[in-house]
Amino acid sequence: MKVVTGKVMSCIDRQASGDCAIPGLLLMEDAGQNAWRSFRTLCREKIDKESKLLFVAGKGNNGGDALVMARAAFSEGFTGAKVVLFASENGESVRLHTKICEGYGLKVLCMEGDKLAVQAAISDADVIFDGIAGTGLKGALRPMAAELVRRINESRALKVAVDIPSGLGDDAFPIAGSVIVRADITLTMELPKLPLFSPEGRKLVGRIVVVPVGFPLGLIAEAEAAAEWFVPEEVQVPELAPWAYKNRRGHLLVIGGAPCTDGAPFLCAMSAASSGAGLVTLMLDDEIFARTPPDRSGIMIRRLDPKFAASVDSVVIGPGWGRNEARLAAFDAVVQHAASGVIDADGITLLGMWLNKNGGRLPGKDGSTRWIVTPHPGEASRLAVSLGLCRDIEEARSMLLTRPWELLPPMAERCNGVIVLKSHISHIASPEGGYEIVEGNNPALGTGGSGDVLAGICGTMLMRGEMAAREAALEAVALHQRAGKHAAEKKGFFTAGQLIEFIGIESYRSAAE
Ligand SMILES: NC(=O)C1=CN([C@@H]2O[C@H](COP(=O)(O)OP(=O)(O)OC[C@H]3O[C@@H](n4cnc5c(N)ncnc54)[C@H](O)[C@@H]3O)[C@@H](O)[C@H]2O)[C@@H](O)CC1
Ligand SMILES: Nc1ncnc2c1ncn2[C@@H]1O[C@H](COP(=O)(O)OP(=O)(O)O)[C@@H](O)[C@H]1O
Ligand SMILES: [K+]
Repeated sequence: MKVVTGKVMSCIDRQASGDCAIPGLLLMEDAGQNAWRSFRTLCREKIDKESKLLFVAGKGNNGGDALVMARAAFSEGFTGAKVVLFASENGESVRLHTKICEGYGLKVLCMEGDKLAVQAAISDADVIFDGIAGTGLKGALRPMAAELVRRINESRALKVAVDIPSGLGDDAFPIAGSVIVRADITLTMELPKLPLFSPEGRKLVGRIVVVPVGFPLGLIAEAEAAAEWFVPEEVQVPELAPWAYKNRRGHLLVIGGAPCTDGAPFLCAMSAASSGAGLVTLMLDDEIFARTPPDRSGIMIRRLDPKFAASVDSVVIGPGWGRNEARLAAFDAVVQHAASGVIDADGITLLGMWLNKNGGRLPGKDGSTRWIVTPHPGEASRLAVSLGLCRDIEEARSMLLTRPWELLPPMAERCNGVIVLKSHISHIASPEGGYEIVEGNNPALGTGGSGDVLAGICGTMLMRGEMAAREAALEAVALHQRAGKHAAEKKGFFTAGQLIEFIGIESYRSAAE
């Protein structure tokens, strides 16, 4: 689904009411009514007519949406519903809808005049609908609004953000330390907004429900996308022909492992085989090679020889590999010989050193990259600093957690590789443009070695048909998340080794369907 910035959404709003002559109040009516209906469908079991619903409205149209919802709830028989106005001086839509709400018989409190009554209503509420500010927010919330949000966050109520949790917005202010509504559910209008999806933002948003508003379809189709958002189930892995023999499923070379960290490349290799690679060779240092038993369930094991990268379809380089000058030389040889590859873990630090030393970029083919780089936020921060994209680790980390869309595209461009920022929500940026976000939010998948498993899947996907590196990364991330869900359903928490079985099931299910 298309994701837009708040600014683009405001522009759609203006075009709808300008060029398309749709009165703003009409759109607001649909937005509020549909948001109430979506909430009712989602929470049918959680609330009844006795529930104490509190609708909090700021001065702008976000407040207007909340007031339409309040009236819809009241009309349906939720007669205990109350409204809290943030200010006594309000915009036009809030003034009008407040009058209408009063006309219907809803109790309306105002923060400016009735602070104690407002506080009591907040503590008493079962559900609080947050319409303090939406896409019209400028900077971080000012002190009065911040105080109201603090009280809402302290309450025991289910918190439902209207459009976007108040306090979260397009503007570049630090999320950490700012006061922002911590929502359980976000009812976002028409198209999801970009700030909902940063790794920090996603923690504050809860379940995302997209509410249809009824904007003209042409406006929505033409709106500039900031990203595409996927739930893992939506992403399809290309089918494999029933007659596909091992040589058609590709030969992957995994290079990694150092004394004490030799588990990582094995996990990666096993994961590659389970996600559908036809042949997997694992390349190890002499020392590890010497003490490794010859048979590892069908994985071929060789001594380190970077030139062998030319004999396979793709490589994964870096899991548990360590980093030093000798590794850098081997890295250079692999990059020169490989047709395509995945750079993970220690390989990412080596990539930063290699790019700085060579001043070049990863080799592409026919103008497209054939490389995927899979950092977690720590590795991505170090890469950003070593590429000179950020002053220091702190700046890089803050950008990656709150505005990764500003940092990952230049990083992808500088490396000439698809960057997968791994997290509870994964972001994928490509040098050819394009930005994808994949839902995660499964703590069971945050298990030691889970990233090594993902690297193996990425390697397999790079060998699958004519897929571009960007598609391969998207499909690998989605498959990893689907397998993680399936594993959690069956086992609860699990190890990376146990996850591999589910990679096999999910991969086979989607490729053979
Ligand atoms: N056509 C329409 O009217 C539609 C409006 N929609 C709603 O309208 C919202 C956008 O409305 P607006 O553009 O009026 O803006 P908002 O209502 O999102 O926010 C503006 C209000 O927040 C206050 N504010 C701004 N920065 C602040 C800060 N730093 N601290 C404290 N208060 C601050 C302003 O005083 C202003 O009253 C969307 O989020 C959405 O909820 C959508 O539902 C779609 C239809
Ligand atoms: N809460 C979570 N929800 C979904 N996926 C997660 C979560 N936490 C971590 N992950 C995934 O687990 C993997 C962890 O990778 P990484 O940090 O490299 O771990 P390791 O170094 O142990 O392999 C990433 O793919 C990440 O997206
Ligand atoms: K809001």
